[in-house]
Order: sequence, then C-alpha cells, then structure tokens
Amino acid sequence: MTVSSVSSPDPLEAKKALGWWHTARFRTTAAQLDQVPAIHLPEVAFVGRSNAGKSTCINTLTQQRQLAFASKTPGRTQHINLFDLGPKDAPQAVLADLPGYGYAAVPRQDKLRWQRVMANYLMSRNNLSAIVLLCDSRLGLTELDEALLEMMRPRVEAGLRFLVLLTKADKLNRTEQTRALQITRLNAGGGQVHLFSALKKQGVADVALLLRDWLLEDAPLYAAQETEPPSGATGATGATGAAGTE
Ligand SMILES: Nc1nc2c(ncn2[C@@H]2O[C@H](COP(=O)(O)OP(=O)(O)OP(=O)(O)O)[C@@H](O)[C@H]2O)c(=O)[nH]1
Ligand SMILES: [Mg+2]
Repeated sequence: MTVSSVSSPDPLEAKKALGWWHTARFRTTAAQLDQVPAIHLPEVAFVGRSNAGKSTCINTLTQQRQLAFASKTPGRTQHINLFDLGPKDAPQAVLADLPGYGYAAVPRQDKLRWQRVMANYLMSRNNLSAIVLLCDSRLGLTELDEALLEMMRPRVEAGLRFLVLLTKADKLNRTEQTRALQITRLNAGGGQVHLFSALKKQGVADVALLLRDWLLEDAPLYAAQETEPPSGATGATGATGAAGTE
C-alpha cells in the first residue's frame, strides 16, 4: 500500500485546485440549525472530534491563516461557520466548519446540545455533497466517529460522498502511517481515507483536488434548483427528513 504523500497529483491541476480553495471567504455563522440559511450550492462539511484539526485543515486548504479559528483549546469552534468558494460574484460551493464533538470539559448539557445540532445538520442539510470526517491519526476512528459514520450510512448509501482524513500525520513514522491507513480503510465503510498534515503539507494537494472535483461535479444539480421554488429543493443526495430544528 502506498502512503498518500507518495502519489503526487499533476502539479498544474493541484495548483489550480489550491487557487480555487484560496478564494474561500466567510459567508455566515449560526448558533442554531434554524439560523443556517438554505443555500443552493454544493456543500462540504468538515466534522470530527474536538481538537482533531478541522480548523487547521480548513486554513491549510484555503491557505489562509485565520479563516477558521484554530486553537490549542479544544471546543473552540462553537458555531456552524459557512464559507463561500469560487469567483466572488458567482460562488460555486460552500464549506461548513462544524463544532467538534466529544470534548470532555464541556458541560454535559452543552455537549449533548452540540451533538444534536451536528447530527441534525448532517442528516437534514439538503445541499450536502460531501462530508470530511477528520480524526487524529494517532487515535484513528473513535467510538464517537463510528457512531457518526453509522448515523450517516443511509445518506452515504444514497450517494453522499465521504472522506476520512487522518490528521497530524507528521506525528507518525512511515510504518505507523501505513498501518493507520490500513486500519481506517477497513473501518471507513467504503469511504476514501487520506493522511493529512498541516505541518508538513502532506495530502494537501490530493485533498484539494478531490474535494474540488466532487463539489464542482455536483454544482449543476444545484444551479437547476435556483430556478425552482424553495419548497421543491431536495438536494443531490436527498435529505432523509430525519431531523427537526434545534
Ligand atoms: N503536529 C500537528 N498539529 C496539528 C496539525 N493540525 C492541527 N494541529 C494542532 O491540533 C490542535 C487543534 O487544532 P484545531 O484545528 O483547532 O482543531 P479543531 O478540530 O478545529 O478543534 P475544535 O474547534 O475544538 O473542534 C492545534 O493545537 C493545532 O495546532 C498537524 O497537521 N500537525
Ligand atoms: Mg475548530
């Protein structure tokens, strides 16, 4: 098995994809599900345990130091933050940075509330094209990640794209990286798995290309919805309708 840093994508294509990610700019923030606006653009959601490296990954992909707030203090991201991607006057896709789950020091009520917000978001967000589940490569998929995978299974089976990123890969040696990839691939239920290091820029080009292609492939589906009444919009992968609002 090759470690993902070994395969290098076409440099020109990678440069174009990174240029596209660099267009990312803040769109809106929401503390509750019913405050998140319906958007007729393909969306990728970044999820994972608190401290997994979501915000750092977003900053690395977009090559912006402070787009998403990264922190040494777990539980930092408390809102659903949305960012636009593509030309300024014609955004093509949306990136969602979701609050991390599982941080022990957060009061139980807040923890439960956020887990509910996130689950509802992932199950009900009509325009979701892809989910990126980030987990620390030293920990692999934890119980909470697997619960999330299980919950998302119907949507993944219905076509929702799914990528697991093993973050902080710089903390592992080559052998450990290969092992982490093998184990996670077995447990990822058919989703793609990549190693990622913000520090060493490992996997950045691959992930930039993969996610951009997924989103742009889905863009025509949502462009068609723009002309329909909002109630007729169902999203490419279909909502399960399982979630209410917070
Ligand atoms: N060595 C190393 N550290 C990293 C990497 N990515 C993130 N970190 C560190 O991990 C910590 C958490 O990163 P964040 O990006 O804030 O994590 P988060 O998932 O957004 O956390 P919440 O907002 O709490 O959910 C920070 O101290 C980062 O510097 C990496 O690739 N390598
Ligand atoms: Mg964060």
